[in-house]
Amino acid sequence: MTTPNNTARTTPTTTVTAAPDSGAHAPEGAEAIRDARHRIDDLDGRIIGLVQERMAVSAVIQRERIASGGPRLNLSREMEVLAHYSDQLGRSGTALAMTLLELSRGRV
Ligand SMILES: O=C(O)C(=O)C[C@]1(C(=O)O)C=C[C@@H](O)C=C1
Repeated sequence: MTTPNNTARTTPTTTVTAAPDSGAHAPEGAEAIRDARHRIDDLDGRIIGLVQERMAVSAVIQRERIASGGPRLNLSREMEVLAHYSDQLGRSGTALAMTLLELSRGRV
């Protein structure tokens, strides 16, 4: 039987998952990297929560516009959102905003 990557087989029924390799060559470096990765995991969880909140707020706007007889999308507003992100984060910010818009209103 083969052992999956990053796991250590102890008994035939128990598999222990090892911590992901930090890539550091000294224990202090490994500890600093582990701590920083915890912070990143926490930030990523909060970012995901904010993205989900954004999607829900966007859905409210789109529903209201449709209910009042308007179109679901508003391209001039999308241009404002794209400019906001590109002003703050550059070209990759534009890509991030496009992904957020796609998550919020689907593909166009
Ligand atoms: O601001 C709006 O009018 C929205 O509908 C929200 C939103 C967005 O997710 O930012 C979504 C769809 C529109 O095309 C424009 C922007």
